[in-house]
Amino acid sequence: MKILLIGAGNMGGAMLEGLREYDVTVVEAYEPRRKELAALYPNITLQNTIPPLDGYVVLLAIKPQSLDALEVEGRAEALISILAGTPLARLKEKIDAEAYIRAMPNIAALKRKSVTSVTGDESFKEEALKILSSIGKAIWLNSEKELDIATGIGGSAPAWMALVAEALADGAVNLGLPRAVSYEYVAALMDGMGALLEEEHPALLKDKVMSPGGTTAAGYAKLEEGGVRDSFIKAMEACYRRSLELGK
Ligand SMILES: NC(=O)C1=CN([C@@H]2O[C@H](COP(=O)(O)OP(=O)(O)OC[C@H]3O[C@@H](n4cnc5c(N)ncnc54)[C@H](OP(=O)(O)O)[C@@H]3O)[C@@H](O)[C@H]2O)C=CC1
Ligand SMILES: O=C(O)[C@@H]1CCC=N1
Repeated sequence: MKILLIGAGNMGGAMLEGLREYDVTVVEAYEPRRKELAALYPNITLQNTIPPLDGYVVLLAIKPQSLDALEVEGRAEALISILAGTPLARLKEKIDAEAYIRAMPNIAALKRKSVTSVTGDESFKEEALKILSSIGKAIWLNSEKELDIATGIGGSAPAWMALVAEALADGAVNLGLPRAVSYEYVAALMDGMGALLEEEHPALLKDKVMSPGGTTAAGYAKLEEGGVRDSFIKAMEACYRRSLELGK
């Protein structure tokens, strides 16, 4: 299987970490980025122009706003698009392929720990899941609507978790803990939580930590006062709405 990655910026580039298992050709418009990738992945073919798509599984990783300007010829074996919000119907108008898939990875692909939402043509389902498993966990969803919803919890949430990590560290720094040590804590914390949540319901985990009249409950009350839960619910909704707007 030959993969053609079009656009190797933040996300396409992160996906290369897993995709390099395959025969990958990368088309990247921005020259400094090509140089950076050439140093990181000396065995991968990097170029500036898009070859005819025939015989390739095309992985499209440009910004949704760049799609209008994209010019391609030929018929791809399959198209996998990671463009936020952009529906399959719009991709079909622009790119000819035997099968069409939408995927929503996340930046943890850099560590091969993405959780990637996938939907589209059943005919390419197994192959798409296999390719996308090279960058982490791949979850098949039954509709584009579900994928647009999962764009929040899958694609965008790393930025929100980074905000949480930074805010926790800021709180510790505010009380006098050194910045570098605080970041060590948040990295270990996120890692530990990931492992625990594989096996435990979040509410049960919270109950185990929160002692009656203890420190956790005191902090928890402040988080509720600040509307943290409500903010996340609203962030998820804003993300979904923005996906729909991007698709128009
Ligand atoms: N960033 C993330 O965490 C995630 C992003 N996504 C999706 O991934 C896509 C890419 O996002 P991101 O990586 O952040 O964006 P970037 O801008 O970092 O990367 C896109 C790259 O594609 C290049 N490019 C644009 N047009 C072409 C073309 N015709 N041929 C070759 N290269 C081209 C751009 O070059 P130039 O700048 O010169 O135009 C740029 O370097 C988006 O559609 C986004 O919705 C999905 C999940 C997570
Ligand atoms: O912010 C964005 O639009 C992209 C899609 C998901 C993560 N980044």
